[in-house]
Amino acid sequence: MAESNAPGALILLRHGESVWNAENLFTGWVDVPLSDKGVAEATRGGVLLREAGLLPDVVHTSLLRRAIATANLALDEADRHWIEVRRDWRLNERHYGALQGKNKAQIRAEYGEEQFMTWRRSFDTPPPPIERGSEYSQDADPRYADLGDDAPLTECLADVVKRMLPYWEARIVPDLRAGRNVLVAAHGNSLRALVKHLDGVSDTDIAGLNIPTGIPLRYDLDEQLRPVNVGGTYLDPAAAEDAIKAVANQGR
Ligand SMILES: O=C(O)[C@@H](CO)OP(=O)(O)O
Repeated sequence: MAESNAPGALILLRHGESVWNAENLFTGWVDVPLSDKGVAEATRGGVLLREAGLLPDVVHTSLLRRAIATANLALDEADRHWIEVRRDWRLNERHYGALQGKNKAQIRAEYGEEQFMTWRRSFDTPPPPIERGSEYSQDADPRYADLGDDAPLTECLADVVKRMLPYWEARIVPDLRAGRNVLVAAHGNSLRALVKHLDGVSDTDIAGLNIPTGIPLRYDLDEQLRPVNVGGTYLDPAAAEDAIKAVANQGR
């Protein structure tokens, strides 16, 4: 652990491919498992951490099993399965409202490219809210029982930024300031929200930013917690480039 005032390294890790990523379904807060490919990606994420000598001291995850399993697999591979764990709904994927469980290609065919991309990537337009009690809603889920009015029925990225930042400030920043290397195992859109904050990406430009599954993204931060390496550094840049294109092209 660092002894100076320098913050620890921040490592962002989107979960490995889930079974619904593989089926091209909007997922959001639906708690689906990793696919076999996702398990392999998460394990490889751990190999990359180990090979880079980038060893987390603490891990923060969402409450969803695809992020939790990814963290466990990667940390086990890096021999860091024993580190402190913190979990919070504020790191969950964006709630995808009434689109949860729907096929991306079908939604694109039905509503057209513009509406599809507005729902997927605009900063401030949420999809229609999910109906309470419907198949893919979380309103009876005990892990969210204490959220009360904070429990979303849909979210746009602006909503995710708003609910994620208090957790960043209150829980993740103190770990970084203590000199710990922090692994955040989370989701495409909760990590996009964090990257937007870290890199100061505009509301418009964030639409073009996609995060690949299972490839650790390292940020080195200065004492004001501004990135020294703006945009971060993927531990496998060539694989990240291909995987980013695949995420951008989902639904086509
Ligand atoms: O379905 C979802 O929850 C997310 C992440 O898989 O999809 P998208 O990349 O379309 O925002």
